[in-house]
Amino acid sequence: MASDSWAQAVDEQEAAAESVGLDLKQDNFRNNSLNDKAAQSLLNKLIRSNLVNTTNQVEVLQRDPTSPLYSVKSFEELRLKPQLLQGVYAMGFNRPSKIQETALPMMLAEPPQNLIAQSQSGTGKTAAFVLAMLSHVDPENKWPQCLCVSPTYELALQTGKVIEQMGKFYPEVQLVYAIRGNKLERGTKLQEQIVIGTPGTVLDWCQKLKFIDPRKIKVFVLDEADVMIATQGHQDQSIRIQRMLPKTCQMLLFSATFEDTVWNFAKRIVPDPNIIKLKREEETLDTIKQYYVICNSKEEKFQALCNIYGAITIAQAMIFCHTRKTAGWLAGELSREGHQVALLSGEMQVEQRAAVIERFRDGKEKVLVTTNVCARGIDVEQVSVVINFDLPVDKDGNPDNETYLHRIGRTGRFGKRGLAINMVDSRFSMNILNHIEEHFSKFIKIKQMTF
Ligand SMILES: Nc1ncnc2c1ncn2[C@@H]1O[C@H](COP(=O)(O)OP(=O)(O)OP(=O)(O)O)[C@@H](O)[C@H]1O
Repeated sequence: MASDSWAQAVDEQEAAAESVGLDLKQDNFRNNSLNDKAAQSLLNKLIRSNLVNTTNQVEVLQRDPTSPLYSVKSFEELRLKPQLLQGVYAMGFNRPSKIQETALPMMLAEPPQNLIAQSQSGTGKTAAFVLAMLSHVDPENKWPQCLCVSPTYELALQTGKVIEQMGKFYPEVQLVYAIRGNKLERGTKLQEQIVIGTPGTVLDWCQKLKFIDPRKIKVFVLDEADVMIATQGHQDQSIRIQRMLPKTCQMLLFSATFEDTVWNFAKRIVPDPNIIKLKREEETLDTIKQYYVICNSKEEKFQALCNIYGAITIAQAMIFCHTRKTAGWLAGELSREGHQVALLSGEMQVEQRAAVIERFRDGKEKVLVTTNVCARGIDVEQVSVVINFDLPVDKDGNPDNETYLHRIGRTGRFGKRGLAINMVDSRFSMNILNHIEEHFSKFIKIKQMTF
């Protein structure tokens, strides 16, 4: 793009932001409840503005040095195999993002180097480590060489799809899913070079069932690495897998968030790592606008949701609840009001969960009511609104800043604009919101309301 059209694109962008009227919007949210008509029309405008000028937005951000999508390099300069370059372009990627541009040379260096990398949600981490895995495979060798572990079934499936798409022009490289439900015959020796799965099944396949020879693994990826090492069960399994791998195996840890203690632990388990770390104030994306609304009860929150339902379904929305019970109740109530919503929570059968995500991805349902099971990694481009029906708290009731970031990161994918609405219904949730606000300092733009 010539520099004139550049400047024009920036201007257009600013004008679009202004036309949405952020200051005005904040006041509306502060002073009125969500059934206010002005708030609703504002929401409409914001959501519509999400859906236009996306290409411009990405191009602009990819040339702004302060943006996580910024890059000076092209994919050609990243020394990718021609088949992979073809795959990348077929997916419509024009330029790498900052994390892709920075991490790929480290991941592709010889001898292999370990990496712990943090980059904001939706900035292309998955594509980065998928390209690294595909690049390292020796297609002549018909055994697993790369192991990628994800915290949930849905995420493993989604990452697998990215591997399939990127490797479309590299058919010699095959992939297998180590997930619940994929039952292989005893004695199977896998021929696929890449294994993607959840930690329990991957561990079984390496240890008990011996479908994989872990000593032949060259690349080990932990996606959503912080949750993989912070959650007790996942941590045990991941570490047991890691112990079976050869010392020379490259370890790649990726996430949008790394709490300090987790970061220190990661550095202890990964020998001599390269590190890409964000400053706290860089963790949130400015493209996601965040608000809160005050309601007095669960029922009022529900009413508020009904009031904005028309607006949020212009594109797609994800609504997060703290428990499966609330998610079930909310989905039921919304359906009773005649709204078509999807429900996904942890107790559902994995196949059923996969089908729900698939329908949502295809736009068959516009609203997904869910729990933290969907907070991380799920990539549905059209999600322009995230609603925290309940604010995220950990098992002790403390603010869960990391989950907050992952939840709101389901919108604003790769340069798109997004909207996050937090529902506050008590002093307790107001406190949680304030803590989250403090934790990320400047990023939540609303002021505390008198309660
Ligand atoms: N270089 C690129 N150009 C254009 N689109 C891209 C590029 N890289 C990734 N994308 C797209 O951006 C979206 C987000 O990418 P991805 O899922 O890899 O992000 P992520 O950083 O792994 O997110 P999360 O933190 O939520 O796991 C995807 O739809 C992906 O196809």
